[in-house]
Amino acid sequence: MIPRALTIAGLDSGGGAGITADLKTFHALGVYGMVALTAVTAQNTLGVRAVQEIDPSIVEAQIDAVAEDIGINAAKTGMLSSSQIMEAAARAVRKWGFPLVVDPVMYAKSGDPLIRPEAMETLRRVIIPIAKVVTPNAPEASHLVGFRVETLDDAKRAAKVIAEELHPEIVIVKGGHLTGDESIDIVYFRDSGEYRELKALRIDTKNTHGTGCSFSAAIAAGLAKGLSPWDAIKLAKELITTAIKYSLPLGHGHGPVNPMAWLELRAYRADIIDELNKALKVIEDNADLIGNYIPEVQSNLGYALPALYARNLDDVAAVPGRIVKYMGKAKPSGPPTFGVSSHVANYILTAMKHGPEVRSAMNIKYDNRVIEAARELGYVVSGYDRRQEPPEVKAREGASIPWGTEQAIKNAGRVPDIIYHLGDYGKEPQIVILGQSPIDVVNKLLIIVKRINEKRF
Ligand SMILES: Nc1ncnc2c1ncn2[C@@H]1O[C@H](COP(=O)(O)OP(=O)(O)OP(=O)(O)O)[C@@H](O)[C@H]1O
Ligand SMILES: Cc1ncc(CO)c(N)n1
Repeated sequence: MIPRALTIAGLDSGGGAGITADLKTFHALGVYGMVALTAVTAQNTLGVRAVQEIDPSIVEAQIDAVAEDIGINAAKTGMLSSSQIMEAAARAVRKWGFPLVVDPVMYAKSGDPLIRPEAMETLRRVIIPIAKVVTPNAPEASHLVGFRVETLDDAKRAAKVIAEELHPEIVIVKGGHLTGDESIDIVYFRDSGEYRELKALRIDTKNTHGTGCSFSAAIAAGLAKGLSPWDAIKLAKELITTAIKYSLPLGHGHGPVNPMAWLELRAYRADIIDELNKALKVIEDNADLIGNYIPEVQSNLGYALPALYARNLDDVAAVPGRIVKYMGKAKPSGPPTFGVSSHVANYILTAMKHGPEVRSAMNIKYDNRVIEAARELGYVVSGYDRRQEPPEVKAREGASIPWGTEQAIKNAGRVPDIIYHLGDYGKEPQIVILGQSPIDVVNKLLIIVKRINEKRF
């Protein structure tokens, strides 16, 4: 049976935090998500404009409805703005007995309050004591303990105070608001008195709207799946780090984190291997035709992750051992794999900076007939001259192809279908066919090759 998790939280109309972040996170981790809505906020990446609380009896009724029928393996709370909503949620949690992760939400990233001042005491007295895990950020921890939390030592002290005074099983004081090269969260286990740390490199971005929501939802998802609390917490740290790394530059303030990155990266990687395999099959079906166009350095066909995810050579798949010429025929020498080609990958990554949809490329032997036929067919063809490569570019390992690709794009005024260069001392001339997918690239190659062959007769 699919694990089921519930979020008891508010709606962020901007889609970055609150229940939308929670549902994305649950589903990214393979957990069925349910909602008990506590408030509607009119909110975007810049701030909160208006709040409408849900009647506390309706909050409780939502929890009862799903618990009775569907079943709840674990839950989290987010925005609980009033004492009455907190009391209602706590009643339902005690009634059904599921493990609870409490994100003690007080302010949005914009600084706008999401809790009534008079409810702060209820959060301490009623909600945090029923938590298995509570996840304050540094300012929230400061409010709970009454001293400033600005260093890791403060965070450690605060975690222990919260555990001992308010009695949740595990306290995580999050490090997103602290400084340093790493974002370090302090985890404190009340019963054993043990501290552990969660560390990740701090990512330089302002798009961190919804980090706390996704992090606590991921812990709840892990618990719903039956993981131990520590395994659920480690999984949540991995998910949130990925979600921040691939956060979305939307709106004019703090853009949303991207919990779907967890799923999308895996899905796109599998899809890219499938699409490359399909195109390699077409190459094998036309091995005779294409064999004539394999250069001395051999060919390769690469395909990159979508622009949001394509950061470096590891994000481009190609054929390990390249596409070789064997007995006159084109032959892929191994199954497509990520991170195995720097040559075509460099063409693709540079082209994507100017045309993000151009995610695939194949290099072939230089042949003037290819250039002519491509031009006749209406393809955009652009070249660069390797002899004009500045010495400082030549000196930098791996800089030649990006430089040449930039030149060719500048010369064409757009990302061309074909880029060529005529070589240099010790460098074979080369043609690179670019396209949106490997099939697109191989089709262009076949159309050109067939055109050349037709002209011979
Ligand atoms: N820039 C960053 N780079 C890496 N990790 C980060 C960064 N910012 C936050 N984190 C991590 O994200 C998680 C959430 O922490 P954070 O302190 O941002 O929560 P929050 O302030 O409650 O978020 P929000 O209020 O937006 O929901 C923690 O694991 C934290 O270490
Ligand atoms: C609805 C809602 N819940 C939580 C947060 C905390 O980020 C937010 N900004 N909005």
